[in-house]
Amino acid sequence: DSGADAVYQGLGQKAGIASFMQDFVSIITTDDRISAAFANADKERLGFLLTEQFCELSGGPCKYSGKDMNSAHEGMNISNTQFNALAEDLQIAMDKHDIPSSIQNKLIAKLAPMQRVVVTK
Ligand code: HEM
Repeated sequence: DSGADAVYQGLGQKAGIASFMQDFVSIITTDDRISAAFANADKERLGFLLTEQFCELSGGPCKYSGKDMNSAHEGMNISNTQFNALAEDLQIAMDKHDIPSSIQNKLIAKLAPMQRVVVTK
């Protein structure tokens, strides 16, 4: 499938995304490299918003309702090292859900432009 929603389909549609996001949120909130940033985070809300965001980003029929990436992360002083740790955790969560690497790579490529917005340190 090379349609506009190929990545969305490869991620298992909204239910598949919601499922690996649950693991992703558990992983990032317990990863010593970045967990401190999430000490006061509302994990349920974060998982909900990430699901919407990734559904839309992957070509699915969703509309992200959260803050833009600049407002969501301003003042957090996020480094490239932290960004890369989070991206690695995302891959761990997707591996756990048997998402094919070709799909994972396409998703990661869609996130790449966010690095210069999220990283402010
Ligand atoms: C591609 C990379 C990233 C994406 C797509 C992303 C996405 C998001 C989204 C959708 C939200 C919710 C925004 C809202 O509240 O309306 C959020 C919040 C947040 N993000 Fe990120 N983020 C990324 C990188 C990072 C990194 C590297 C860190 C720190 C290590 C981080 C820390 C946080 C924190 C602490 C919150 C607030 C959570 C809360 O207060 O409940 N993010 N992010």
